[in-house]
Amino acid sequence: RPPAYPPGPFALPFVGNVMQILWQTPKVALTRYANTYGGVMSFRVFSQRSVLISDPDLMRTALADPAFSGRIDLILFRARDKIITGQDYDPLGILGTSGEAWKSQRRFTLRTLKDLGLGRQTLEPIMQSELEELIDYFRINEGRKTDIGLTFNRSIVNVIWAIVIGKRFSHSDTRLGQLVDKVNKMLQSFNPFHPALRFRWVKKFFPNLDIIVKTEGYMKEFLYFIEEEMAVHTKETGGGSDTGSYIGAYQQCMQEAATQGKDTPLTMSHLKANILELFLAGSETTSNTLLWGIYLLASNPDIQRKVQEELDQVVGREHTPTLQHIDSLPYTTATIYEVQRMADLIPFSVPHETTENATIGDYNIPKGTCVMFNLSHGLKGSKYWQDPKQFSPQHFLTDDGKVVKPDHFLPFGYGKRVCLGESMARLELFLFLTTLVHKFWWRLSDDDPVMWGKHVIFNRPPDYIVFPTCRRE
Ligand code: HEM
Repeated sequence: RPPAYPPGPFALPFVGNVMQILWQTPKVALTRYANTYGGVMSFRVFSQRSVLISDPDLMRTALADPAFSGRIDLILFRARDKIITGQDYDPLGILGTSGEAWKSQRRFTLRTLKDLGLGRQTLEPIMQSELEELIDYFRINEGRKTDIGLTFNRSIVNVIWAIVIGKRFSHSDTRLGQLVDKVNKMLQSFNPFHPALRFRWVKKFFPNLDIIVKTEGYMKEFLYFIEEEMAVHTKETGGGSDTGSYIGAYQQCMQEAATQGKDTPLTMSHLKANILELFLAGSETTSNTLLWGIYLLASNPDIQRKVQEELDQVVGREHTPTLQHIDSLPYTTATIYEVQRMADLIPFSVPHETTENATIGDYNIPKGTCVMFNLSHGLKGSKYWQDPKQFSPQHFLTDDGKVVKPDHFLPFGYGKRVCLGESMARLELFLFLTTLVHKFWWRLSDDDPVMWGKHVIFNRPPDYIVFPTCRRE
């Protein structure tokens, strides 16, 4: 142990604490570690030093510190990069890179999403088109048992597609179904705690391991899909670059740099990796939060009714919610925050790595340590909420009905690597949830059991069946 290193359990030679973590599931094991060893503790995954930060103040301090902004080497991303470039080590994209490569792709993507108007004006009509199809679908299913498992994925994947390539698929287009299926399968098989997706030597010794073959297979299929669609896009735009899409803006900057003979960090390989990551990071997260939202509101009819009353009063029964209403609906806003708190979607965020020797509180954290952030602790800890297990929008309301967002509520992370799609996701959650609750009454089926599954990185909602009923104007 290095001096002033955080406390932690005894680690076995070679494997470290990995058996405990995989045996109990990462969520159970890490929650137990945090409860036993406190706000900053350490453990080992094989030979890799790992630290878990649970104290929300220390979490914010570390997340704001550039020394904590690296990413651990995720084998899955390296496999993808090799498929794209044919090279063994050339890290691509945003989610799995550190240092300059990460900074340049993140900066470009953030700026472009902003320039494309993904504040509000451009995103709103894209979302409204998706909502029209969704509303038609639920109207057709009015009063019937409906499994909405992958319904939201289609809309959310389509929103990302519209931003990336500047057009949308109709919900009946089989290519949209294929895209949803590929993103879904890829994420289902992704487990950053599994040694096969963490350490290169596992693949060397066991190249045919099911998890490796499946994950890489899904990754390949998804990349081919992106390449094919990019080729169609280039043909349709005549090889020139349109500025109405992420691909267009990226290619335009590449062309400008080439014309001016300037070096640029923007390359076709990074572009492909970035697109894949926008889907990977942006679709299941938002779709699953919507699924949680409908589940929690259908399970809590009093809260659903209160949201509808506020919407009827502010928006009017004959109108549809728009992003203009976002600041005038405190109860609804508090309900959406509460959905995110209860969902606790990515309990331990995405693992970081220290890029230099660092300190947190009284502890030293050496360079190259994997650092995990216990977002779940701030969302569910009994120290921070009156009744953490209870779904209650009051958690985010003052006595006089104003919205409050406590510092320990960090569903999107915080600081240098805070979720790149946070503002987009917030607008999506607002518009989709308000419109769906304004237009329909949601009731859980009494005859079909709610089925909870076991999940590794995402806290998915249970499988459930609902009855949507139209609310007449
Ligand atoms: C409810 C929806 C969402 C939640 C809860 C969520 C949450 C998160 C979290 C916790 C992280 C990790 C932060 C860290 O490493 O410290 C993250 C990263 C990221 N998210 Fe999101 N996210 C959501 C939606 C989106 C959307 C819509 C997009 C884009 C289309 C997106 C793109 C990304 C990217 C690219 C990263 C990696 C950032 C980096 O490594 O610098 N996310 N997100």
